[in-house]
Amino acid sequence: MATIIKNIGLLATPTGVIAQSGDAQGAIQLIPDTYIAVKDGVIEEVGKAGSSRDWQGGEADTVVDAQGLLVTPGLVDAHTHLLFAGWRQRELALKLQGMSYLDILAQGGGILHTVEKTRAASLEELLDQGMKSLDIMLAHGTTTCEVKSGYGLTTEAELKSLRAVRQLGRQHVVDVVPTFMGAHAIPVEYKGRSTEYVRLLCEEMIPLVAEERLAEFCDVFCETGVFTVEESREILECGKRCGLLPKIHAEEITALGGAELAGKVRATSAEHLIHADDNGLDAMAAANVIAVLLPGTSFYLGEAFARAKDMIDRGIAVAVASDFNPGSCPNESLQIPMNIACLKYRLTPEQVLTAATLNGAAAINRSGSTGSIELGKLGDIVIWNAPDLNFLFYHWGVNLVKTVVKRGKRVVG
Ligand SMILES: N=CN[C@@H](CCC(=O)O)C(=O)O
Ligand SMILES: [Zn+2]
Repeated sequence: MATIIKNIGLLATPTGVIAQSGDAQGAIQLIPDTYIAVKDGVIEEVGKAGSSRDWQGGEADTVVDAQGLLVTPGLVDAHTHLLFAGWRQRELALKLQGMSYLDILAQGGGILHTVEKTRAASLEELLDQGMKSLDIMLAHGTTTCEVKSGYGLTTEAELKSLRAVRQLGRQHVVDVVPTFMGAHAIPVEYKGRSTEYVRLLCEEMIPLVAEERLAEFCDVFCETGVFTVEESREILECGKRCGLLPKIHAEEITALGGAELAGKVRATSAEHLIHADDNGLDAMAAANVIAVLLPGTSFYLGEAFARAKDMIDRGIAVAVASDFNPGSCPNESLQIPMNIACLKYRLTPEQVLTAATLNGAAAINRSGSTGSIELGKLGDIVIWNAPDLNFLFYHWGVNLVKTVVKRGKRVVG
């Protein structure tokens, strides 16, 4: 099965199989007038010395004409909470009245509202909702995404959620990477008894998740009123012993020390980092922790924006993800966070492209197989209704995807 994408006006891609940081984050490859050949789902050829954008080769099952437009790798969304029942539009009015995200949570709303609905939903209902969100993501250019559990918060409901995530990965064309996040909130029945809930996580949930191979990562919401730094450490260390790589929601709303903990437990990534201080960033840089930044959430919560430029200057690889969830960022498109990253973090289009492709892939352990357009990687490719990379960051708020090719197959447009 061969697919040719011909007549590419400009191919923009980061390169490599590991996360890029410092100057390398913005040093992407820009190839004008070229074509890509994908065979059996894998990139086999990217133009040829002296060749034109019009492919001159032999047999192909499918020829996709890029019409002189911009082509990039498929987007990799390294942070989503897409598996849930229980949208929270009713909280919009509370937000507008000035109620904070953590206050809504403390009163049993927020994540806990979604938990109530998710517990009551069947696996099939969760799967159905998840498939719809993945369809939207794909239509907006995402070809690989991470999905966290964390709206179940009982052994049964967390296993149900992760089994639904596994089903999603089998049924949907988007590649899905599962993360266990039983430590997303303290469930109501454990209010004031977090130590007991941490014990349940460590003694029951994590071992069962690992035994059934339902997740690759273990994530914790390290936040005031949720899990302390010590509790987070205990959960992440337990996950590590069971073979789950650590991730951590750190310094999202308050500065607690989660970034430093990420360095200490050698987490694959730390997420949010809005209030990360120098100590935290130094610890992350020393341990090669990837910063997964979520600018859509800063925007939606009215929070500050993370110090993305500073992180890159310190040698921390920065990824940008959607954080799609029903509360702090109800939006599946990665394009809008990319736009915000450019305009609010003041990252260059080149740095953001790396953040939303190769570095996102590295944050979920997939940078060996996707995240850039290079020989041997998956044929995950987006053709944009844009003549060049700047246009993607300039014409914002609309879906600029023209065509998505996943593993060599045209799946959108
Ligand atoms: N902060 C914790 N988790 C999500 C929000 C989940 C929710 O509000 O439902 C986040 O990353 O923003
Ligand atoms: Zn999150």
